[in-house]
Amino acid sequence: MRTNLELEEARELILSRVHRAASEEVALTAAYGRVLARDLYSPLAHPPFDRSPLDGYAYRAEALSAGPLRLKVVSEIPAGSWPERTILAGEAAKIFTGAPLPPGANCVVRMEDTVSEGGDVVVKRPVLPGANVVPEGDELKRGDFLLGQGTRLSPAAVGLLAAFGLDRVPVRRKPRVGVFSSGSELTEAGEPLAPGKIYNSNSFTLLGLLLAAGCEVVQKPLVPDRQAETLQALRDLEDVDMVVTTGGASVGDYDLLPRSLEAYGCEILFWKVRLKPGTPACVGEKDGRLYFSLSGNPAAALVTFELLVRPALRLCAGLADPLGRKFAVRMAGGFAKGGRQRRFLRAKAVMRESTVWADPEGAQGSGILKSMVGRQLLVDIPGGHGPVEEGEILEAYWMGEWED
Ligand SMILES: Nc1nc2c(c(=O)[nH]1)N[C@H]1C(S)=C(S)[C@@H](COP(=O)(O)OP(=O)(O)OC[C@H]3O[C@@H](n4cnc5c(N)ncnc54)[C@H](O)[C@@H]3O)O[C@H]1N2
Ligand code: MOO
Repeated sequence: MRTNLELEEARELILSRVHRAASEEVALTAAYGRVLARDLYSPLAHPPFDRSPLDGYAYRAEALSAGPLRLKVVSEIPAGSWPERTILAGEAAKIFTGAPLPPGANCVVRMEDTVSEGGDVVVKRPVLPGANVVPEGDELKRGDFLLGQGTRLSPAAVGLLAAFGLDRVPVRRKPRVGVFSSGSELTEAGEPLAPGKIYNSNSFTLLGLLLAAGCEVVQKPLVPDRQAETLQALRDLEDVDMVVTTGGASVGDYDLLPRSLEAYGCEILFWKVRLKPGTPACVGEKDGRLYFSLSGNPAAALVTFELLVRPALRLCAGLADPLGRKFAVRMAGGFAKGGRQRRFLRAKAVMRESTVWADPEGAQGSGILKSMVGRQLLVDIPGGHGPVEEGEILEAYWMGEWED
């Protein structure tokens, strides 16, 4: 079994085994946050006709006229109507924002620069030919590239698809992820706490992370530290793309996940990664499904979710770019315990002096969840780095989903 991998090696192995979710068609209203499954091209020109961006008068300008112009108003064109009447020299159409330009007209003067006099309009400040006309296809011509596969559909992207008349969209199926927490010490919130027990938090953290990442989650009840129940929980999760568990990942007699995954028939891709917190993470594969056994320590589970599980989810979801964004940060505080092991410090992103500062305030123990709350960064401290000084520049990952 491969063990003690570098994070980058571990990720490469994981990503080489991920299957992209199949595609399906959904209605636009169900498309928010979903990932496009294929490239889309514009089925029409937008706008579909030359239109006025102003309320005013459309007329035919030959060249810029020096003084005021008197024109005869021969028609009125509200938005949504279709003008048939050609505008000849010396004529104008009263036109409204969003309305099609009438044939013959080549410019629009805004209402404020005109005076209406009986059936005429006096244009106080004449405009050049072409002024205030949004040409047909100004945004996109028919057949132009609209959006690429792998795009997460933001509200603006869904609006764009609607603007092109697309009412159904090809998207990837949401990754379906099975989750359970393992540990005989665990009790669910709301139940009385017996001696030696603690409340389960990991299932809730994971559920939130997975939902926010656009997954469908199949949550199983707590599993005690017994192999029979662990195997049963794995068998109950065969209709998913991936399984994420926490607890029982380490070397103790009651740490049953790696050996249960093996007994279940998984190929173990690796066990243990050279990072802290979350060293004992184990990843297996069976029948195209990936199994992530993460440490039970709440902060360790969250950190390894970000570093190992999220890239796999992103690839499965069909996103163009699975790996996290790493960038330079300046440390707003020090960290005394720089050790032999590579470590990820959770830190708060603070914008100061046009720079992202990373504030690692709060205890960094792998069992401490409080210092993950309101934190956006995982600062990468290389193995053997020694104590981190305030003001030092290091690299960090942004936690959570990101879109370019
Ligand atoms: N002899 C060694 N002991 C340990 C090693 C080692 O290398 N040699 N590694 C340590 C490291 S590092 C970690 S991390 C932990 C990971 O252990 P497990 O993945 O087996 O996790 P558990 O022992 O099940 O739990 C650890 C800790 O977290 C609490 N926990 C578990 N599940 C939950 C949950 N769902 N919600 C809240 N808290 C949870 C659990 O009660 C433990 O306190 O192993 C070290 N040991
Ligand atoms: O790898 Mo563990 O999460 O540090 O204690």
